[in-house]
Amino acid sequence: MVSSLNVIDVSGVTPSDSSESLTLPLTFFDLIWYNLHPVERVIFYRLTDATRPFFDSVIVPNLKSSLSSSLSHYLPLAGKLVWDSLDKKPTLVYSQNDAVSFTIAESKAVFSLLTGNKPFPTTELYPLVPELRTTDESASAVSFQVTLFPNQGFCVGVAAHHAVLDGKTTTMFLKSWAYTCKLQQDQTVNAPLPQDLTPIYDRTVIKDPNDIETEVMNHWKSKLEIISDGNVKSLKILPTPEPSPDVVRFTLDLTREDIQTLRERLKRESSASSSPKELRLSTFVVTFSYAFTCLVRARGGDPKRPVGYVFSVDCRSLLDPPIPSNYFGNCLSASFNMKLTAETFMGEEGFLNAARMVSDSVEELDETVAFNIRKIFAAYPSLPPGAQLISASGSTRFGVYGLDFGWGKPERVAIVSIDQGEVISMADGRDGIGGVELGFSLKKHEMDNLIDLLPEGLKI
Ligand SMILES: CC(C)(COP(=O)(O)OP(=O)(O)OC[C@H]1O[C@@H](n2cnc3c(N)ncnc32)[C@H](O)[C@@H]1OP(=O)(O)O)[C@@H](O)C(=O)NCCC(=O)NCCSC(=O)CC(=O)O
Repeated sequence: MVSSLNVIDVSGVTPSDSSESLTLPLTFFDLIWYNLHPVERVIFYRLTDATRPFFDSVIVPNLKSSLSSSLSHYLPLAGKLVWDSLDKKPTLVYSQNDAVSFTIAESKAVFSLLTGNKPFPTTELYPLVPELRTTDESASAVSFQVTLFPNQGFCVGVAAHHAVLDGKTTTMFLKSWAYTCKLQQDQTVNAPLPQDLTPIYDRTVIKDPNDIETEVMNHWKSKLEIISDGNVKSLKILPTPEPSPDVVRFTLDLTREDIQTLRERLKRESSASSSPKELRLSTFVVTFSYAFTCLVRARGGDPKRPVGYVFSVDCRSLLDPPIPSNYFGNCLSASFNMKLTAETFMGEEGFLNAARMVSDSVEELDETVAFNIRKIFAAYPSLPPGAQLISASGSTRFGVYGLDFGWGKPERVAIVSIDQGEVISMADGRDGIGGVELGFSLKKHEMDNLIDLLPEGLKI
């Protein structure tokens, strides 16, 4: 049974300075996502002082007023996606008085269970995530929920429309909100927002000489003609299967030393193999390859069964000319390898095989990365039934544990939406010194297998 939640209030937060309206076109990078499930995060803060009176009189008012100030720099987040009947594609529009949905709640769940390293039912996280309003006609950009766990802490739940912002922009906004909230508590007023947290809205930096946009729109049109009763201009999120009730979540905290152990092992095995080759053993390559290998093994089954991987690539620094890192929106492509077989990763050399492939996938990335979108659209429909396609959400580059609203760094940051497929959530570790956090969401029996397997490779 899911722990009960008491919703205290649902209101709208408007930008504190909102004299203008704003229209932002979507680029092909945004349009890839316009009917897909939002990205949902819950950021937990341990605070034993968090009584209901303190929550009502200090935490909530501070979070609300700083959200309002931050939205003034991020007006499109208070707006919504709309699709004018004369337009070829949806647009992001902010009009005066538009507001972000802000829910306040109190939970009876056990904080330490949700933030610890033991598996727990995934459904426990759902009440902490706000709903993102989407209809045929419009879709909110973001929504927030703040939930109190009396005398244990509180959490900030975020639902973000992926056609509006990618992980880089989402974390940039959250950092600017946290920065403003902390300043307010320190009573430092009128400090300007640092440049790296100030969004750039210039859409002309995204070039599309090969008209990927038309291909993306045609892809969605053909899908929606079948799914959406022919309403190809619907902005409703496509339904996703309900995760089965026996799905549990588990977080693995890898220290910098753990990652070094895995790296050394790969170096040793690679140089002793028949085809020694220098690998790109970045933190991402090492940890994603390890998680991928363990997930394939945890599933077991027919060694000949099809498996594959796909991971997002932030194109900002790869494109020529590069896109500013504070560009607001999406600038993601993906790298993938979908025609693999489980047995490649089940044996002694499984981890090395995975690392070789992921290393090659990263090494070959260059300014043509945006064209991968085309290849991805072509590859998905050809996936054989029952294929285990493993992907990554989040990134080890986002610094989510730096999100200090004035009550210290998060105890845990969970990406709830990894339930929408076989997704590994990735974040840089809470320690801030090179660790990595991997989040998994699997059926209980498979998670039991995974939890047995994960520590094996970490032994020296
Ligand atoms: C393609 C990649 C995954 C490949 O990673 P690499 O193997 O090259 O590793 P990397 O580029 O992260 O880092 C390589 C080395 O460069 C340094 N380095 C470079 N840029 C850095 C940065 N911004 N922050 C921290 N370190 C950085 C590090 O020291 C690292 O060393 P060392 O490795 O030794 O530490 C990555 O480049 C990338 O694009 N990551 C971002 C993906 C992303 O945006 N995902 C979110 C999708 S949106 C989503 O999922 C939803 C959401 O999150 O809301």
